[in-house]
Amino acid sequence: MDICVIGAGYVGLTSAAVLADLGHSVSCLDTNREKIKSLTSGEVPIFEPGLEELIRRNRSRLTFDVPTHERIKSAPVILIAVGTPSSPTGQADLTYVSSVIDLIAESLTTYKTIITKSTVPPGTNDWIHQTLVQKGVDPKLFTIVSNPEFLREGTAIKDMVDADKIVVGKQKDDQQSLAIMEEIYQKINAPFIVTTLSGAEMIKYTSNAFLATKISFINEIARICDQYDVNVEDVVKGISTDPRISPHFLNAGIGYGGSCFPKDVRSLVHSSLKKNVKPTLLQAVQSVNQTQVDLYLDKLLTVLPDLSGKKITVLGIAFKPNTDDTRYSPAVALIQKLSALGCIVHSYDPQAHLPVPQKESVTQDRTVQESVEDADCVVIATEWDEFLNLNWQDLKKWMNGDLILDARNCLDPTVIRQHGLRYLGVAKS
Ligand SMILES: NC(=O)c1ccc[n+]([C@@H]2O[C@H](COP(=O)([O-])OP(=O)(O)OC[C@H]3O[C@@H](n4cnc5c(N)ncnc54)[C@H](O)[C@@H]3O)[C@@H](O)[C@H]2O)c1
Ligand SMILES: O=c1ccn([C@@H]2O[C@H](COP(=O)(O)OP(=O)(O)O[C@H]3O[C@H](CO)[C@@H](O)[C@H](O)[C@H]3O)[C@@H](O)[C@H]2O)c(=O)[nH]1
Repeated sequence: MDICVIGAGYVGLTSAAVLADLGHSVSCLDTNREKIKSLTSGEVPIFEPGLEELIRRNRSRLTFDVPTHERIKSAPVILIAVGTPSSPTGQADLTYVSSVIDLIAESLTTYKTIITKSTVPPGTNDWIHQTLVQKGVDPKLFTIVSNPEFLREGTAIKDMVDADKIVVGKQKDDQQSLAIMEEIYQKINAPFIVTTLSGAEMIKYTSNAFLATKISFINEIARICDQYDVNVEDVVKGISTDPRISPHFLNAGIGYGGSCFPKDVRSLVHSSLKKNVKPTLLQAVQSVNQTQVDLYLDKLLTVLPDLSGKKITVLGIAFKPNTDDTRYSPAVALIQKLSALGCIVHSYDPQAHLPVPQKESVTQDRTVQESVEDADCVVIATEWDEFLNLNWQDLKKWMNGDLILDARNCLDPTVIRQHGLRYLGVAKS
């Protein structure tokens, strides 16, 4: 099948590569000319494990281009995967989706299945339908399908190929698109969850909101555990044998970040308020998460009360391991706060780059050794394997001080102490 994927970001590029690998002929379009240039020359502009190889392997079925009417016209299936960032009010900014719809409206001459993979608020796909009709497009020429994506950065390909479900939201009178969706995903062994357009939109937001709730829940429990000298990991171990709870997404730490949870919870809160439903729980989830970085800073201040002039090394810049994405990264927020407190901040990440303008007090180094040299404290802000497997003996030698702040609850305090270092964590000692 010929598929046109619009947007070559984490989702668009992964979708394009996976769909090509499933045997489809895919053109992947992006307005970012630099991105298209590097993709055309064989380079992958983001770090996502396995993606470069998957694209290389399927190069004969993949083309990259800027959006054009011709490209849209030539594919019977259009898959929208552009960004839907947060606007200042928390509402999802649909500017990019809107400009794609404008382009599609100008290019619709033969029947198209228009699939929205971008995460959009409830009602958006109905709005897309109405917009196309208002722009004079014959409703017989297209069908809108909502097909939200559930991949995680760092494991994007596996998540898409081994999906636990394929959510398909369709219009009531739509008799055609389910068969098309089944053909697209024929080789993926996952159950189809078929619902309405808004039903699919809500499934996506509910999934992210629930996972974010689990994280804020355990982070709040960790705050209580910390006061009673209880190890939160023991608590998680104790509750997670119950299959109703499960052990997943209960890692306490510096909080959730990334391009999805913060913006999608905000957007759901906005959608809720718009309909006069008070999102009490979702607001609490946000409130816990927004104060996690300060919680760890306060913890640090209990041991180093005067941070001014201290060299603090933050290991990890990305919002989680195995990605170069720094959007809403708690590590970046921590770096900014430490810098504002007058610390000399050094940081290192195996893939990510500091998005903040390099101030004199913030340096990104090229190796762990360079970064921790003479540090008074080392903070683990992203649990990359490289940091879990550090040689603590060497680290102790390189540092000036002896303090390790485990902001991801990912280290073994006994091992840290065995090497003559001090371990600091929340609900872990
Ligand atoms: N990143 C994830 O893990 C993830 C997972 C599931 C769903 N989502 C959702 O998928 C969508 C895309 O997310 P992402 O992380 O891939 O975003 P991204 O920012 O990495 O990529 C978006 C791409 O769209 C391009 N673009 C913008 N306007 C365009 C236009 N008019 N025509 C063509 N290209 C255009 C941008 O240049 C950019 O390359 C969002 O709605 C997001 O919420 C993301
Ligand atoms: O127990 C946990 C699990 C995660 N996190 C943090 O939560 C954030 C998000 O992590 P993760 O969900 O692994 O990454 P994403 O790539 O943002 O994926 C989420 O967001 C995507 C975009 O919508 C969805 O498709 C995925 O299903 C959903 O997991 C990161 O900062 C993690 O460090 C924790 O603090 N504790």
